Amino acid sequence: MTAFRTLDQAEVKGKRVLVRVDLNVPMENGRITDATRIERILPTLREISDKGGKVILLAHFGRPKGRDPKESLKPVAEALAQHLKKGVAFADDCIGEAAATAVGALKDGGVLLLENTRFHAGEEKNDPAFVQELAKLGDLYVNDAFSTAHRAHASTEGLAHVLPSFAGRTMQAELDALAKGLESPKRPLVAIVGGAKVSTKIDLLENLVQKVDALVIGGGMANTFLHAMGLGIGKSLAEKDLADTALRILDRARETNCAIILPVDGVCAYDFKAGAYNQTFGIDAIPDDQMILDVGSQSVERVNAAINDAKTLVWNGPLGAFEITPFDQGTVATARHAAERTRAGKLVSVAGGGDTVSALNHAGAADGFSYVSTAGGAFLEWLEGKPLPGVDALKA
Ligand SMILES: Nc1ncnc2c1ncn2[C@@H]1O[C@H](COP(=O)(O)OP(=O)(O)OP(=O)(O)O)[C@@H](O)[C@H]1O
Ligand SMILES: O=C(O)[C@H](O)COP(=O)(O)O
Repeated sequence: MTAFRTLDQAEVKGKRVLVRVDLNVPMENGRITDATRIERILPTLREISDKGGKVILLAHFGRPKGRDPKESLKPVAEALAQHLKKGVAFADDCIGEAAATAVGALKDGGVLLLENTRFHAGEEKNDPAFVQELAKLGDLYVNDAFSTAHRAHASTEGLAHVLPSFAGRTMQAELDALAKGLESPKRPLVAIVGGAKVSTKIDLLENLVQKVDALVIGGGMANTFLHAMGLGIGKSLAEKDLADTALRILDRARETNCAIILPVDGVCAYDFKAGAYNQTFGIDAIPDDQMILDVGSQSVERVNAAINDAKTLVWNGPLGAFEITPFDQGTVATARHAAERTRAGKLVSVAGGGDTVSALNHAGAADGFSYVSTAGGAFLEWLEGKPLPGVDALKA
C-alpha cells in the first residue's frame, strides 16, 4: 500500500502541474530504440490533461556536462507527442525566461516538455536556488519517475519539499508491484547484475550479496571482477580502479554464503564496431587486443543453471552489448530461459532498467517476466532496502 498522496488527492484543473518523469530512453543514431519509459507515463499525463491541468514535464537525459545538444530532450518531445496523440510543446530551457514564456502560453490540458534538467549543475547538486527557479513554474508537483527516485536531485527530491507533492500513477504502480513481488520473495533468490554502469552500481553489490542466495555478474560489471581476480580482460569495458571494491564484494559473498557466478568464456571482438568478426575465448585466455562483448555459451549454461535453482529472480543490466549482433546472444538465451521458467510457474522474475527492458523486448521475453520495472539503479537500491530520496520526499 502506498503511504503518500497520489493523484486521487490532487486538484489539478487550471493549475500548472510540474510532472517529473524519466525520459532517459535508449537511443541509437538519434532514434529511440525502446519507448517503454514513454509508454509507462502516458496514464499520468492523460489523467492530468483530461482534468484540465497544465502538464509541465521535467526530465533528465544522459549525463551531460553542461548544455550538450547531443543530450537535448527535443527529439523525445516529438516521440512523446506521437505516443500521446497530442501536441507537446518544447522549451529549450527548464528555468528562466524560455521556460516561463512556454508555461505562460500553455492552455488548460496542454502538455509542455522542458529541456534537460541536467543542463544545469543545480539539478544534481539539489541546489535550493535551482529548486526555487523550478518551483516558480508550477503550482503543484507530481513525481512519476520511480526509475530516478534514487537520485536526490532538485527535480526528483528538492521540489517535493517546496510544492504540494503527489505520486504519479507509474510511481504508485512500480512501488506496489515491487512490494507485491519482492517484499518476501520465495527462496532461493537469485540476482543477475550486468550492464555498463559499473561505478554507480558496484557498491550496491556489497549489500546485495547479503540479501540474495546467488549473484550472477555479467556485462561490463563482470569484466571489473575478472580484472580484480588477476585475469586479463584485453580492451574490455571495466572500471579497473574499482578492483579493491570487487575483491571486497567477493569476500563479503563468501561470508554470507552467496554464490557468485562469473563468466567462464567471453565472445570477443577487436572493437564495438565489431562487424562480422567475433570469437569465443576461455575467460583465462582473452587476447590483449580484443574486448569481451558478450558471455559465451558455457557461461550461458551456468547462468541458466542458476535460474533453474531459483524460485525468485531479479535482473538489472544486460550480459553483453546486446545492441550489436551477435553480442545479444547471452542476454537473449538467458532472458528466454527465465521467461520459460516463469511461464511454467517455476519462477517469479522481476527485471528492471532502461536498457534491460530494451534487451528483454529485443529477446521477445519481456512479456514472460512476472514484472518489468522501468528502473535499474533505483530498482537495485529498492531491493537492498535503501531509502529512495524521491519516494521518501513524497511521504505525507
Ligand atoms: N561486455 C560489455 N561491454 C560493453 N558494454 C556492455 C557490455 N555488456 C553490457 N554492456 C552495455 O550495458 C548497457 C546497459 O547498462 P546499464 O547499466 O545502463 O543497464 P540499464 O538497464 O540501462 O540500467 P539503468 O536503467 O540503471 O541505466 C548497454 O548499453 C550494453 O551495451
Ligand atoms: O537510466 C536510469 O537508471 C535513470 O534514468 C537514472 O539515470 P542516471 O543513472 O544517469 O541517474
